[in-house]
Amino acid sequence: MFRRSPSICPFCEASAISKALRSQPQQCRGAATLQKRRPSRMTLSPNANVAKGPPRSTTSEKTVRHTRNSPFGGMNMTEPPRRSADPRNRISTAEQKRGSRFTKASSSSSEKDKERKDPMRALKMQRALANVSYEKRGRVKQELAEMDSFEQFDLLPTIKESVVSQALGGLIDLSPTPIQRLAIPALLGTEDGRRRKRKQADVSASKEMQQFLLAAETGSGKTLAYVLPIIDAFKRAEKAEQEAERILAAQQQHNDALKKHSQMFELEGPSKDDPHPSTGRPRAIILLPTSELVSQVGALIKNLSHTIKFKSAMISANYTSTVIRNRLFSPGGIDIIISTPHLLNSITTSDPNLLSRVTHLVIDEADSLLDRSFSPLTSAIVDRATPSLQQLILCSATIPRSLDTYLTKRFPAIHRLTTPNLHAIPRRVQLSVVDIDKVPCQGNRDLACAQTIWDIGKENPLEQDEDHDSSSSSSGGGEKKILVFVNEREKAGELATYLSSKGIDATALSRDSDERRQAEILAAFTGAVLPATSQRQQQQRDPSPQTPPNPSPTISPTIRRELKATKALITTDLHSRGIDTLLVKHVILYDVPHTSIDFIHRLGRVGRMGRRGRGVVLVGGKDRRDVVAEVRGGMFRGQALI
Ligand SMILES: Nc1ncnc2c1ncn2[C@@H]1O[C@H](COP(=O)(O)OP(=O)(O)OP(=O)(O)O)[C@@H](O)[C@H]1O
Repeated sequence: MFRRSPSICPFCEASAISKALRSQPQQCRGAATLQKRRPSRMTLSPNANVAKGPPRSTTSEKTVRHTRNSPFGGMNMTEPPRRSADPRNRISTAEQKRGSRFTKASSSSSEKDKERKDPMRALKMQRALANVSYEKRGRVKQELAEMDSFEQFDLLPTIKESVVSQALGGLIDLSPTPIQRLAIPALLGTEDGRRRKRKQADVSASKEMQQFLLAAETGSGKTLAYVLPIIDAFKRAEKAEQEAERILAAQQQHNDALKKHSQMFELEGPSKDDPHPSTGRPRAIILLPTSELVSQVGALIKNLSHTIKFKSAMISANYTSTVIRNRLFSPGGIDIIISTPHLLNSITTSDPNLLSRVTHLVIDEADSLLDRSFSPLTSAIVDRATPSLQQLILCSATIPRSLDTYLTKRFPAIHRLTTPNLHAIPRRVQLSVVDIDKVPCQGNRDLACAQTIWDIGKENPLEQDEDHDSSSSSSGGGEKKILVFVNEREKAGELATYLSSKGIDATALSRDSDERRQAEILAAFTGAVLPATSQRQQQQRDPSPQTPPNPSPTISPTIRRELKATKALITTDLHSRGIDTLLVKHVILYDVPHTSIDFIHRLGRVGRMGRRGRGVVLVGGKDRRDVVAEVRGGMFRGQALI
């Protein structure tokens, strides 16, 4: 139903979700506007590639550039600065924010020309993302082409075997993803995947902390890209330590034999009952912003630990303080801790010794964990761990300009590993637009959302599974899973109630939701298998698991029909990051996201690891249609957003 057809314009196509909207194609104002604006397909914008340098200009234009004294001086001065130099086009900041100017169709032909030349004109006004030049992207692409097997990496044999059996559920024909090809050799310190550039001992000896930023598109396997080299590093370190201990023990035994009769009072060596030296002193720490992500990454690492043999512990607000203490100070020792910054910061404030042996620290979802709200906590942990730290690894699907600036100041030597498709939403994800102002919704966004969910739910399952994606249909029990993103968390519960009144199985998930239930609700959308123990704990804590987490939606007595085999989860930006929603094929953007960063993360919940996905954005009179059109255009061209 969403498939693009040459005879249907993108707006009509989107409106096809609603039969009523589809019946009035002649009224499609969006289509008319888009037709005027849309650049010729399959051509990359010359302006997007700053590596090519500024376009050739006339003498007068040059004069404007050289004399211009603005914050944009010397930057990518293409259309926006020139346009603002024209008094007729000058707009106030307030106007820019309101976007009123951009909701109107362009009037002059020169404006149309500019739009044609610059398909990301509206997004340029926001400029949320850091620029990665197309020259660099091209260079990285060439470098990665030759690496197509995990065998090529200088990982321990047991780790390579565990990738298939433990991490990727026995997938066949496995090949590393671009970020894995890029990051694994870099973190291992190998040149070409075979030869170790520096011997492990040299790396341990050098006190200088290495810093890396791993940035790659959503759902591209960033977690394994950092997890495998870290495990490799501490397994090698462990082996070296064991060897040193063995030599020491042999010496001790020899000395003991010599002194046996001469010394009556000698200090005893370590007893078998002494705790393991790594008790409460892990080698690696992984920080994630939410408990759900702690569970997700913790489950992957736990799987790997069964065959590679190491100790991991996930700690988050989901666990009681006794459980957390037992995990951290287990007499058997601990190698990796997976935690949220809040919890780890509070523990290490009272017990800084916990970080005394950490050699690897990962800040996953770095754009969140280094933003204003998280940064003080995250930075405090980095500072405390720095004395022993060998590698600091930051990981993110987006590099916002704020993060870019922060890294330049705080970690100027950071090694940036960015993939060729960073900031691009995969072309296998289709984005449709529903105009909520049209009949029958007439401005009622809730109704448009309900209508869209009904249309998806009623869609032919064969058509939906046209990409033969077995994981999404089989493991999901044939049920369609839809994620709905709202901008305000208060709206999540309200919308869930409304959708339930329309016969839709809808649940709201936000910061206000009961923490203990979140993992269970999300598991239905990720396909994650919850550990048996936590289910038991759950039942002990909550004797009535059937009780919904949110105030029960009031089901209207007028319901006549219910949408079968379809589940909707209403959430905010909180769950747009990192959650591996493999069972989800549809994302509805109830509100137009504030920035291109939000577009990337929210739409990134579908189309993961080569799968197809569909997004539907609800657009009303006050929304930035131009931004939506530009995001769609960028997706169509496979171009990075800005
Ligand atoms: N080489 C691979 N081949 C096939 N599947 C893989 C490979 N590496 C990872 N995966 C799978 O891809 C999915 C997404 O991986 P992951 O969650 O690490 O993505 P991500 O890049 O961190 O995404 P996000 O930016 O949304 O956090 C997971 O289900 C993982 O098992």
